[in-house]
Amino acid sequence: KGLRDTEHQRASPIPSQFSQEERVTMKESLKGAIQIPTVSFSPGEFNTTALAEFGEYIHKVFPTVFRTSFIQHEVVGEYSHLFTVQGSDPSLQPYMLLAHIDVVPAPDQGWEVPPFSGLERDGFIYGRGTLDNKNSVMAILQALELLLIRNYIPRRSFFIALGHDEEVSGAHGAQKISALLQARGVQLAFIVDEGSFILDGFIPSLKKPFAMVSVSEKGSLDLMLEVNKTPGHSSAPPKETSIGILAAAVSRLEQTPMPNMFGSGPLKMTLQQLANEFSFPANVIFNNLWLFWPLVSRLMEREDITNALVRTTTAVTMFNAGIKVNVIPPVAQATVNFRIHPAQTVQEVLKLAKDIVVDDRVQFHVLESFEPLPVSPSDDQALGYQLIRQTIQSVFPEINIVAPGICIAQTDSRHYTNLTTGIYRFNPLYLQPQDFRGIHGINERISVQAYETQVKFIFEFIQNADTEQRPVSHLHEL
Ligand SMILES: CCCCCCCC/C=C\CCCCCCCC(=O)N[C@@H](Cc1ccc(O)cc1)C(=O)O
Ligand SMILES: [Zn+2]
Ligand SMILES: [Zn+2]
Repeated sequence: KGLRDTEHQRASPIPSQFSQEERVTMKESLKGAIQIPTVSFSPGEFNTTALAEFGEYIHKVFPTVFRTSFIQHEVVGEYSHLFTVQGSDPSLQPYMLLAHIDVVPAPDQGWEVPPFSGLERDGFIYGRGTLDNKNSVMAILQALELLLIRNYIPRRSFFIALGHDEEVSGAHGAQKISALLQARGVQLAFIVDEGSFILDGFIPSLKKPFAMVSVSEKGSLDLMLEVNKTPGHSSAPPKETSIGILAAAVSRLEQTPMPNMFGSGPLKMTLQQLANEFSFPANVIFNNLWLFWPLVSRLMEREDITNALVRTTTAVTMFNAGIKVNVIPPVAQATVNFRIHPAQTVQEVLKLAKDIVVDDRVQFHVLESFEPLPVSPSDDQALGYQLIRQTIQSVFPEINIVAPGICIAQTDSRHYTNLTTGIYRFNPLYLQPQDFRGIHGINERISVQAYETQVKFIFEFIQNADTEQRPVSHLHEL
């Protein structure tokens, strides 16, 4: 299994070893990036001063990237960045590395150190964006900078796209870059983006970490529910106000989970590959899902994260109503964020939601929707997947299992489906449940060692991608 070397393979890869001085520089560069508060607040509302400063910052810390003749740099949508790295062999189809510069807001409360301080404590760099996703922005450019310093010339062309509004949907960054590349007739062999990790401790009976490369991602439906009633004096209230009617409707939605879709989608592949990693009797159960699927599907529902893998989730995220204590509220509005399982569609979820609410006093307004993404190939012929696998095996030799999976959130990669069928979401970092809580939460942090390893991974990955795409098929192995 894996990638077959060819006679044209680079004779000796550049070793992924960095001097003490380089290691200090790379961590200081990440800290500097965290200190620039590139916050996205809402669609179209960003900290533009910080985004502009970030553009200048990457020029300063990665000078070789910007002065290399075979690298073209373009600013797209004012603050996003597109790098075109021209390889020496035009017969090899290019690929693309994605990351995003923007971060979600981070109020100071609850943080051990201020969220935009980039302070180092006990071997960890703290701050908003250390995992989502300035680590990737900086590690990609850092790995390229280090390769260029070592006189590396790629054979396979590649793009680096750094969006500036992923956290508010990517309309001004990723969507524009995608349209630009499409207009240029670019087709990509594959894309690598954020969205999954080496997962440690997410499945209770699985003791060893495993690498999950997400080959699909959930869709979404933002649905606003609205109830209108005639306002009046609160001293003679109607039996139900707009608030009461709406509260009952959203409560029904919360109390009636969408159907469990266990068995459809990439999760089955994930569990089948993990089956032998469980100890007895879980290994027997996971090796015989045809028999035990009702049990496994119920077990998956128990925890929030694994529940998100088996169904479309329902999150009531906003509720606005009422104008004064003694006024019957004229209007009540609630927004529900559904994350759609790959085996369902936006229309199906909308119908299910209406069937659950069954109250014609409640109006439904679709604010935004996105279908789940198609499943990218993860077979022996899938170049992107096999390159990720090969690089994991080299950089993390202790990891036995690399399995395809599903991303429960959404990523900028969803805007690039016109350019490739191979979209892989993987960050080469260990992630434990408590780290997951730091993403969009408090005390987001990355260890210095993990960041160095991420740079090493990308440093090796870029070189591995220079292979003349010859993933080994089963037939050849016979
Ligand atoms: C059997 C295996 C167990 C698997 C356990 C899975 C653990 C979860 C691991 C990783 C997930 C981390 C995902 C990080 C990427 C986050 C990306 C993100 O936050 N995207 C936003 C994008 C967005 C969407 C809609 C909007 O209106 C604005 C932004 C998101 O909210 O999805
Ligand atoms: Zn992100
Ligand atoms: Zn995020």
